[in-house]
Amino acid sequence: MEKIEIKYITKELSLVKEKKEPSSQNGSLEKPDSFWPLRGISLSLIPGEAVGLIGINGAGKSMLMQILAGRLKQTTGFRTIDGNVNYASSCKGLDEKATGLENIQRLLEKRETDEFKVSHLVNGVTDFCELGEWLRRPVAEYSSGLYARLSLAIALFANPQLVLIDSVLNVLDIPFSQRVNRKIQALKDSGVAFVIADTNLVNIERFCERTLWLQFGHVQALGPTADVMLQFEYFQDWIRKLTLPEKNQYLADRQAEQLRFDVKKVYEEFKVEQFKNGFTRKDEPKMRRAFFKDRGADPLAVPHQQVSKPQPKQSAFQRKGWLKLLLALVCLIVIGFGGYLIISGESLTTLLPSFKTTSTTKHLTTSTKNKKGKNHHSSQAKKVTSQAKNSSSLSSNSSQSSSVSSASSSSSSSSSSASSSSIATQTINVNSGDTLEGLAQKYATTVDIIKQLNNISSESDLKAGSIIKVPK
Ligand SMILES: Nc1ncnc2c1ncn2[C@@H]1O[C@H](COP(=O)(O)OP(=O)(O)OP(=O)(O)O)[C@@H](O)[C@H]1O
Repeated sequence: MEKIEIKYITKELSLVKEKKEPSSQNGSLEKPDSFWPLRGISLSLIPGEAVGLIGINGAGKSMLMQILAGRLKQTTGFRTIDGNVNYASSCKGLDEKATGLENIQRLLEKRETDEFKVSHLVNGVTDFCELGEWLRRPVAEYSSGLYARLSLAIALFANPQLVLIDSVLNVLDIPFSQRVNRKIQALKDSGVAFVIADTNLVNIERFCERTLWLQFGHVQALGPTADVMLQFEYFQDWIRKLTLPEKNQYLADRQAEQLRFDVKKVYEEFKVEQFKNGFTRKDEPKMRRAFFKDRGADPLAVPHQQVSKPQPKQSAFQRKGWLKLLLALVCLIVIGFGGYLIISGESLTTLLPSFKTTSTTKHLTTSTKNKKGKNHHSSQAKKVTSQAKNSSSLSSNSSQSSSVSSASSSSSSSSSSASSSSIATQTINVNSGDTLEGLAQKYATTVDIIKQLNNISSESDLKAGSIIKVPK
């Protein structure tokens, strides 16, 4: 969607110096040498919308229109309008030395490059304005009504995106007004936007969805036309009832405000908006230049200048958070698994079938030596840890040894006995109620080793009163 927007518009004008102006040397206050007919105007329109511009004489309507048209440069602020802006007035904008027809041709050639389309538009304008032979006369000879007809006809036909109608409608005769009204409505329906300034409020009420009431160069009200009109009528009633001295005092006070206006206030508003959109103090020289010097398109309205809002810095914890979480998870699994083995008293040898006998037997011997006076559970836990540590080196000795656990399940009996025969043993009496599991725990060994040492295959072979071998 094409943009139609002005923001923070001000205009400063130099005052003509009076001849007998009191100097600051004789004690009187120095007078400002400029005044501000416009003081911070912002307005945006959507396609097909019409906005009315109202205000008492000298409020700044015409000046604002000329800034919108790009005919006058604002002192501060931005004008962002992407398409054609056509300006219609009853006294400005046409070349007065040229004829009506020459004005039509020149202005349409600026808008359209195709010759055929230009001649088509020229015919449209000449038919619409019905100026007859006046079209061959210099515009300088036109009445304000004839001037308004020509200016308005060109503005409505020259491919506009925005049409500015500056106090034109109130000077037209009724038959021409009716044709103009129909044309304006048709253009609005096709998406053309309008700003209409007029002293006849009926003309504004007819077309404008919103109205801006300009009062001594600032926005007194901007909103739905009916609401703003009501406020404006109250004001007009109020001022009509003032006595002449009261009225003069009121006008003098308002004009004094225009003389002593501080443009920095408008700049501060602009800065607040910039900061809200991610600019920082570092950008201030750029902001100042855009606002006071360049005065082109609003920096925030230009898509490629969209400001990337500063991202909050990620802390080192946030950056490495996922890694820490993963490590914590791995630790928890290891601890939990170890804990489970300790509690269940299960040997890692049953879980790691590739453990080799040589290393395991060495370990078992050491364990057995240390078993006296020690808690069996802690002994088992040490075994598990130690076996886990040795698991990788154990696997490399596979040619010389076989796994204790696999010996019980898959290896030949000769290799099993060879393994178990290398364990230092002692003999014990089996008591009533003894189980393989219980004996394995008591002598810090495994059920499988006891089975191998005694050549038994199940619990039922363990008879009370019999003598069996267990590791020392
Ligand atoms: N060329 C100029 N030099 C000095 N002051 C100017 C000039 N043009 C306009 N002004 C002043 O700027 C202010 C705004 O004028 P502007 O013509 O925009 O008012 P307006 O609202 O269109 O008034 P009106 O309804 O009488 O046409 C007025 O105070 C006017 O005196």
